[in-house]
Amino acid sequence: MDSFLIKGGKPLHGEVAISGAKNAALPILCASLLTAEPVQVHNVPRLRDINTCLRLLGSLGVQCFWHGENSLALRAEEITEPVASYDLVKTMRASILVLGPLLARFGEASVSLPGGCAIGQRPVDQHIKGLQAMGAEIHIEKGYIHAKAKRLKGARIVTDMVTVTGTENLMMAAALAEGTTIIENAAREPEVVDLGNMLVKMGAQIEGIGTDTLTIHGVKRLNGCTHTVMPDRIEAGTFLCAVAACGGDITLHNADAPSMDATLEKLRIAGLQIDVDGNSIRAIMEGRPKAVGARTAPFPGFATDMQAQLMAVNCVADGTSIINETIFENRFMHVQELVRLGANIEIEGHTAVVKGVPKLEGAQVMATDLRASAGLVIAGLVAADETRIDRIYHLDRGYDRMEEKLRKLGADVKRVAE
Ligand SMILES: CC(=O)N[C@H]1[C@@H](OP(=O)(O)OP(=O)(O)OC[C@H]2O[C@@H](n3ccc(=O)[nH]c3=O)[C@H](O)[C@@H]2O)O[C@H](CO)[C@@H](O)[C@@H]1O
Ligand SMILES: C=C(OP(=O)(O)O)C(=O)O
Repeated sequence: MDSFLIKGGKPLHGEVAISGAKNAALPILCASLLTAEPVQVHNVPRLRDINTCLRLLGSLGVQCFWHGENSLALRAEEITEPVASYDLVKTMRASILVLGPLLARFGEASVSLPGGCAIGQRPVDQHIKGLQAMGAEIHIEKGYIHAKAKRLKGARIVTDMVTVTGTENLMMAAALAEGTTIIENAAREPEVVDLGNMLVKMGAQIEGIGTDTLTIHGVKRLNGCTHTVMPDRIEAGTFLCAVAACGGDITLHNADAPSMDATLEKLRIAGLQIDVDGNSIRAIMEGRPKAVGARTAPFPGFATDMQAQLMAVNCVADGTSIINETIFENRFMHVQELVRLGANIEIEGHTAVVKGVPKLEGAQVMATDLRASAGLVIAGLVAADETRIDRIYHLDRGYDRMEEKLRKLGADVKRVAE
């Protein structure tokens, strides 16, 4: 298991390129199961979850080849067995995204039930409810979801809450169903839009992409396509939080500012000067950030995946902020670790009250989940001396060579074996 050693206290200067979005790439790779024709995907980030997804697709019989650094050729001409095993699902919850496509194209699927994880219980009842409404017979046995349907049928589905992968699974299933499916209360996240756009290239008939009502007229078969994954708005937001906390002047290339409005607005309030020029974002920070509160919400609200990073900025801000986590019941695991670095944070239920302190001090801390790790990296970059972050494998799940990119910005970050 690797750790990061960070010698903090330095402003950040320089330029980095943002990678493709993990949370767009994962459903997009799973969508290759919907067609027997070749699918080309560009701007795929190199990270652990993508490798897990390729292992999963490979285990189903999908041919997957890298060509060049960030492009993948996929072909699901036939599959061996429509089973997503516990071993793969337990390391990546997004494995549930094969359920809809497998069922829609091959008429059956068995997917290990994703358990909870560090941030919450994360049930998948809405995925199941939607597929049942489309006529699937589903039973759960020995920890697996077993689903069968000769051909799924269009249905009207209203999800109980906004669910990102739930919407994606149902949208993919509905693309090959017989008749029209209406998904109400659909997620509007940019990654859902990216998947929707790819499905349309494959011949799917989808109306309302980017709204909370998706109308999908099912077709008999889908074709192959070429698609470029959108830039990662969470990775870009993480670098912006880092410069807001440490000070400096950085430029992000290949970024997608329109998908980042909520984050940009918060960071502007914190005092970050942000200039957007096409796909580039320049961010300049002078002096200490100002405290800025946030309440997480589905898109276009402030993303739960940015909460830990914004909290790290608030730890060293001038003033007190209130951060409210409304999406996941246990997404404050980073708080105890930030406190070890000298932060002043109190939690009451789903609310954290962060009293900014002028400086943090390096210490040994432990990463508990993906974005918690990113929050700790930001805190480590600000802290006066050395911070050691253990269990950095959480970070590797969703950040493409983060330490290399930070070093390009002048940070002193080393990866060491634990
Ligand atoms: C791979 C991927 O894209 N992951 C993202 C996705 O996760 P994911 O798709 O798993 O998150 P959801 O949007 O489904 O979860 C939202 C809320 O709904 C609940 N829920 C969801 C489905 C369900 O069937 N039943 C249920 O109760 C969840 O427990 C959670 O409280 O969206 C989250 C919320 O933006 C992000 O933090 C994750 O980074
Ligand atoms: C929580 C996240 O991912 P996942 O849904 O894959 O756990 C995330 O990307 O922050």
